[in-house]
Amino acid sequence: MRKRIIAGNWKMYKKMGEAKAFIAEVKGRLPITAKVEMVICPPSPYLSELVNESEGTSLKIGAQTMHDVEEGAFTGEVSPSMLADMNVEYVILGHSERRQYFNETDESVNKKVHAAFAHQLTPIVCVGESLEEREEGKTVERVSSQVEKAFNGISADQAKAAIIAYEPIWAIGTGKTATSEDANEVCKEIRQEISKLYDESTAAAVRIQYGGSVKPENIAELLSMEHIDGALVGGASLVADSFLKLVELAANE
Ligand SMILES: O=C(CO)COP(=O)(O)O
Repeated sequence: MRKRIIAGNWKMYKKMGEAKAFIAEVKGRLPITAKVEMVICPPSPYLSELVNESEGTSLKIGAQTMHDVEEGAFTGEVSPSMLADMNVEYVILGHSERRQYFNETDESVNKKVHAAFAHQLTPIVCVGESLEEREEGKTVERVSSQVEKAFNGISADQAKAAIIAYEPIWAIGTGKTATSEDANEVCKEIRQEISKLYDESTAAAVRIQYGGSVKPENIAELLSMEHIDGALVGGASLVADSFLKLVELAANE
């Protein structure tokens, strides 16, 4: 049985006070369960503070992106060793917004996956097709190729510890969710790709999240699907009550 993982991607939202208030509000109300990992990925200026604020709770903190090298003249960037130094445990890599607005490519994502493992960070590797690709029937081809490139040179043991987030671009922030059957079908193809790249036991271990307009009203149905092990949540993770509802439902379903 794969452990579920609900991760909130706060994107570029909240001020420090609001971020701290969120942690204070969920602290003590998180379900006590070994069934679900709970992660919040705040904007990078709040990482260190939120790691401290959530200490002693089951809530883990992740970053939304990082550079792939230790240090250097890369103005504005955050390095993997800085994240590790702050006791950040997860990092989202290759989110479609990073690919679209910040020129991330399958190759740069691959370098970052290597860097994450080199610093004991758990990567949440995002893949997903555009509406155009879906309409042209290219979803599986696109997503499988993103997975293959992201995992290039990654060992089976590392792949087992990785998390893949399937986020169809057309479902992000639009209120349109893929049907749970469609989402499950693509997650199944992703698992098959991992099996092709590695073996069945690696494919059985890797955790796959669905992302795109996930909310308390649709999470149970998504999580009831065989190949969906959790969710990467944007908007609905910004409100403490709704994040709590999501993790409770994941713990109870
Ligand atoms: O991009 C997402 C999470 O990474 C999804 O965002 P929404 O849940 O707001 O659609």
